[in-house]
Amino acid sequence: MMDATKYSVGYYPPPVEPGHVYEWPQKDHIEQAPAWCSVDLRDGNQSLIVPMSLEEKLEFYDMLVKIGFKEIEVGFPAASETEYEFLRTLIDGNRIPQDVTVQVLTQCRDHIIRKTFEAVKGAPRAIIHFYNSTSVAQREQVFKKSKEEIKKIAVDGAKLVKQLSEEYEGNFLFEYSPESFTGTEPEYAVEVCNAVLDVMQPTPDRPMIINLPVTVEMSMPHIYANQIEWCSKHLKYRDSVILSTHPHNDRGCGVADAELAVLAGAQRIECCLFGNGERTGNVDAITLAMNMYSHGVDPHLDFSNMPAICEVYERVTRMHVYERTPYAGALVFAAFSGSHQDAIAKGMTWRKEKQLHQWTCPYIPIDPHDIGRTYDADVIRINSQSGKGGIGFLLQQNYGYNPPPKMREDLGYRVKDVSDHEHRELSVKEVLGVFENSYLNHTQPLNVPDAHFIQNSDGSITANVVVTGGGSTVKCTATGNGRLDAVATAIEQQTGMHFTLVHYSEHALDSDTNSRACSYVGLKWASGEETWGCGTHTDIIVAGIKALVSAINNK
Ligand SMILES: CC(=O)SCCNC(=O)CCNC(=O)[C@H](O)C(C)(C)COP(=O)(O)OP(=O)(O)OC[C@H]1O[C@@H](n2cnc3c(N)ncnc32)[C@H](O)[C@@H]1OP(=O)(O)O
Ligand SMILES: CC(C)C(=O)C(=O)O
Ligand SMILES: [Mg+2]
Repeated sequence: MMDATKYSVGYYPPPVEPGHVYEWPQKDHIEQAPAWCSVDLRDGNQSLIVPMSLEEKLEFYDMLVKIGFKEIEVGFPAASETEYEFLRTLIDGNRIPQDVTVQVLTQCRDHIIRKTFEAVKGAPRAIIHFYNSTSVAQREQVFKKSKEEIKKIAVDGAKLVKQLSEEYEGNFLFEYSPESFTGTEPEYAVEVCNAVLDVMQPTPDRPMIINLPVTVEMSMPHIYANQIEWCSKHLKYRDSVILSTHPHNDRGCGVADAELAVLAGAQRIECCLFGNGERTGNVDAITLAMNMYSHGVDPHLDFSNMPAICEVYERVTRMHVYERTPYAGALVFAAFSGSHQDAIAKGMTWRKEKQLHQWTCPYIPIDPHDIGRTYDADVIRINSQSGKGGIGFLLQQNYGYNPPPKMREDLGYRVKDVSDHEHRELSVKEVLGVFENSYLNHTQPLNVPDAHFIQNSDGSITANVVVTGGGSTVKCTATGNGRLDAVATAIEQQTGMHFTLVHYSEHALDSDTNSRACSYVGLKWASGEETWGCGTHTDIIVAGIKALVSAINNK
């Protein structure tokens, strides 16, 4: 049974005077990319049902380097043999590029710190990331220690890290996290961080990272932003501190936490691809980077081949990229619904006609091509919710057919009908099939296999046509004010049918010199019914006759 009285707001707002005005809400967007640190191989890995093998971690690592991460937390070397070996493979195998710094995580415990230095020795550059929990809950329930005693864990850890960094060979940088920061009083978190900073003595040339993690998301994002701004202003050595954020996603606001934290002074984000990570995950690197990108800010991370990134991620982590994951999910650019498809199709056409550089297409926040997705497979998808706009767009984009609006409507209903009855999505090829079966070059039951024309002195045209149907072939003649009109009249006279030609249009179908003409004919019958036909042929007159015959055969 749910019982809300079990819960209360469990976060700690900064100790500000009543009426205090925070600065970050004045900013409305992120102006430049932060420093990114991938924690996929550590936080992401520690949360998997089966952690990655050494080979899988190597493949993932190579992908992170390719994407452009310059800082990568590669593991918790004291955790397991695989973690340790992975780090040694990177270092001994010279797999750390010049511009990439690997990061390792350790608790503030003597033997774990020592094991970490063993694992990382000889690294061209490595960030030693040490942490201990500072939250009220952990102080009381896990460590059963006072504030002073908890601070001492951090300070002792910092002293050992500093000492070993001088003893071991390697180029070491440092990061400290007051873990469970969001459950910690901000003034106490700052007190502990400042005590660590006093030990590490960072300088502007050799700054230290202070990471204020959303270990568990406990508040709305603006509260976290307030905490970040307040801490940023109260940390010592501020010009020698890189302020980092590490949001988890318990309340589903990890992205908002990170974005608002950057507005509030965070300079670095620890994140995972596809929001993998402990429990509901770490903040999603892809959403953050692509959100900036969609505002015109270069994130300095390259997601131009998203399908390949999804493939590697799913294979090595055994996780699944949810279809609605922002930017990366299989369905995030898909429009099934008619009015969306119509607007997208019109937006695409607008963009093409006006040769726009700026992306303004309705419903689609970024150009899918930018991240390796295609319009055909990813954007307009056909089912029973679709409409003429999208269906017509697909037909035109893929096969060059540009039927008139009323014929598109007719086609739209035919396509929806198939999808509705079969309860499934239709492929573009199947849409073409419906179009062809419905309208194209129908020669049954009636056909006009031959036609010759004479231009009369009054401008009218006389057609001598051969009409087949019902097992007979007859020759007949009629005059009209154009070729098609003359053929239509001949057919009417021969068959006794009565219709009015309400639409005729044509366009070239192929772009080469052997281009075929494509004609569309709409007929209105005495009953009020309208039928449509399409004809294609290298001869435009023949194409028109085929369209007319098809429209008649559709009665
Ligand atoms: C929020 C985060 O993601 S933090 C990162 C968490 N990641 C991981 O834990 C993955 C890797 N961890 C491991 O493989 C193991 O936990 C190890 C190897 C680090 C440690 O293993 P063990 O010592 O066998 O067990 P365990 O983790 O349960 O140790 C708990 C002890 O560490 C203490 N401890 C936990 N974190 C810290 C810390 N940051 N600093 C100091 N002590 C700590 C606990 O208070 C507890 O102390 P106790 O033995 O006096 O009760
Ligand atoms: C180790 C720390 C930074 C962590 O993963 C967290 O607090 O979530
Ligand atoms: Mg974490």
